[in-house]
Amino acid sequence: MNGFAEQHDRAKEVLDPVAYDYFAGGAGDERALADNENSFARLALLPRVLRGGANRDLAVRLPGAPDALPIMVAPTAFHRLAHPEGELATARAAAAAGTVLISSMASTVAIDEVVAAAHQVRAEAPVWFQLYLQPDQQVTAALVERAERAGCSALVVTVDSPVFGRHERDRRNGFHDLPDGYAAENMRGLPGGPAEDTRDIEMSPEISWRHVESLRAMTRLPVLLKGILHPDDAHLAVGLGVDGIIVSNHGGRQLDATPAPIEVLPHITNAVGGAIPLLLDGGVRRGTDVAVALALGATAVGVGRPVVWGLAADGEKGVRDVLERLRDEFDQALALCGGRRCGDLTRDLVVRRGFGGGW
Ligand SMILES: Cc1cc2nc3c(=O)[nH]c(=O)nc-3n(C[C@H](O)[C@H](O)[C@H](O)COP(=O)(O)O)c2cc1C
Ligand SMILES: O=C(O)C(=O)c1ccccc1
Repeated sequence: MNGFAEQHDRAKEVLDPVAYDYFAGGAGDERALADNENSFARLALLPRVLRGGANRDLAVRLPGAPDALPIMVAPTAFHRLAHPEGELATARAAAAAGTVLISSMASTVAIDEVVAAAHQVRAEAPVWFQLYLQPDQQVTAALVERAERAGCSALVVTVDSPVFGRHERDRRNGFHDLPDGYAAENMRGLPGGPAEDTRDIEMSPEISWRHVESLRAMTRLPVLLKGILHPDDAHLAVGLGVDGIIVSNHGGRQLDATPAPIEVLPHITNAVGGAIPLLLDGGVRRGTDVAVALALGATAVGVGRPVVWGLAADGEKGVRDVLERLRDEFDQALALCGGRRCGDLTRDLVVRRGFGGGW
């Protein structure tokens, strides 16, 4: 375990073991999960010196977040299983730390309450809504409208889940759904759903690029696609006019045979050629990991499990501690690389560990 070991260990102590396994686990043999965390340790930074930059500025421009930190909260489900305040605590902490929150469609607090909690702390704090496109487009449209009305400033469509991943820990534990007393609150009152209860989130292999096109016609919000690993898909996404891509293997929870996102990022950067912002998540645990990702072409990174560990360990304060520590570490890493702005982190600063400058 890199970084945040203390939060992880505390979370493991306080969480119900079945909930802990849900948050911690990956698919199959958890190869992708392990590789995500190890991947950054295989890379190293070649710092530049004496560049004379004071007054660092960490801001980056993102769709629906014109003045953001390059560190964001990746969408993770079921926060009330980690802490009684659930996503309300996460939203307040993200707003306080100045990071964009990507709120999961499978949140245990409704999106309008999540956004309201963030905006109570900071009126302009950006919240993006993560969406699984539903086979019934009327359901998708209703979810989009809910996110718009709540005040979300972008949509993140997760495209790596035509079927649900094979979470072996959950199978062993018999964890297949939220326990009694918890619900996926965004799924209430949707077309064709039960009157008093929530509709199930459907993951469907019939979802295609056509559904993404229809989504574009449903909303004026920026649309980002999350879970792209193949450069040809990145190319298709640009052609369709999406506003950003999140390079991700879903924290190793979907296809276990995937490489670590940081390994494929340079290929995606080449394919996209700066046309749209690239984001990355998976295994980011240190400010230096953020610096490596930015140097290889990302505009920002998402953080998944460490946020959940902070939430379980100490609620809103725990999440804020995690995000602020990453921000401070990144600021320091930028300075140590001789950078003043995120754009100063360029590809020539990254080498493979044990391989020097590639001579
Ligand atoms: C417990 C858990 C729940 C998740 N739920 C969602 C989700 O609802 N929607 C989604 O797009 N990604 C989901 N993800 C994936 C994350 O957004 C992200 O891709 C991943 O966690 C990043 O890796 P990291 O945990 O190593 O930082 C989930 C991840 C975890 C660990
Ligand atoms: O657990 C997950 O990774 C995830 O993406 C998800 C999706 C739908 C419902 C709950 C979790």
